[in-house]
Amino acid sequence: MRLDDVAFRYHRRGPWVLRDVTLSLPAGSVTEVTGRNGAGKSTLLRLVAGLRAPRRGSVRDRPSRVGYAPERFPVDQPFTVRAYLGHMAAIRRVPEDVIGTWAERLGFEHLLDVRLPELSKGSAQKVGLAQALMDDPGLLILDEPFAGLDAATRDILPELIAGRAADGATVVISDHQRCIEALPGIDRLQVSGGTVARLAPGEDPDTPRLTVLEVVVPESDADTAETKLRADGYTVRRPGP
Ligand SMILES: Nc1ncnc2c1ncn2[C@@H]1O[C@H](COP(=O)(O)OP(=O)(O)OP(=O)(O)O)[C@@H](O)[C@H]1O
Repeated sequence: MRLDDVAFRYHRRGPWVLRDVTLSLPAGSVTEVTGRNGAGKSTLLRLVAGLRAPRRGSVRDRPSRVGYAPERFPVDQPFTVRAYLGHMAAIRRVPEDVIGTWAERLGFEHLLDVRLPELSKGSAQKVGLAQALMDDPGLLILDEPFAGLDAATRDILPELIAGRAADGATVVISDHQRCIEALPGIDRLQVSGGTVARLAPGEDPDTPRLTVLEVVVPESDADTAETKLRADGYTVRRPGP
């Protein structure tokens, strides 16, 4: 799927959250979205999922089956886990036995008859993941899926994600905790200053890129200038005689 020149703001006169976003998200790829708090990661994921429409630009070729797990699973619904997932399975026309399969895989079988508002944060997160994954979506979007998960589930999630991509799905994930960074072949995007940039493999968004600047000073000031620059944390190389 593609985003072309997408711009978005929540309110007509509000600040632009994202601008000039042009991206391709190929089938079979896993894309990690990074960026500081409030940068616009969740907003980008909502646009990709189709939960928000761009104010400008276009989103094309979105797969028809979309699985989306929000950052915070909305637990304020008066259903048991079984009833909620049963409802989601019916909407998506998948057999009800997928509920048991996912409950077992994600380790929440013992919670199927618990009401959603009574779930812990991590267990609610698992239910959110189960509903996103249950019909093998062609587009899987997970917003901070690792937050609050126990170690056992954290360990199997990268495998599940890689499995969806291997089946040809497009997978987009925001992941503060950098749990999927190690997946081979992952694409990485950084949201910053309202725009989205692709990160080179191995590039650390928290480490600024370096450049070389030549500074010309009178020879008699060279030692003072070097001392000042070093004191400011810059690396100084003096040419040989
Ligand atoms: N429903 C909303 N209505 C108005 N503004 C919103 C709404 N949701 C988010 N915003 C604003 O949009 C900007 C981007 O928020 P967003 O949640 O996309 O960031 P984020 O990168 O996912 O942050 P975090 O890492 O904290 O989850 C922020 O300034 C936020 O206040």
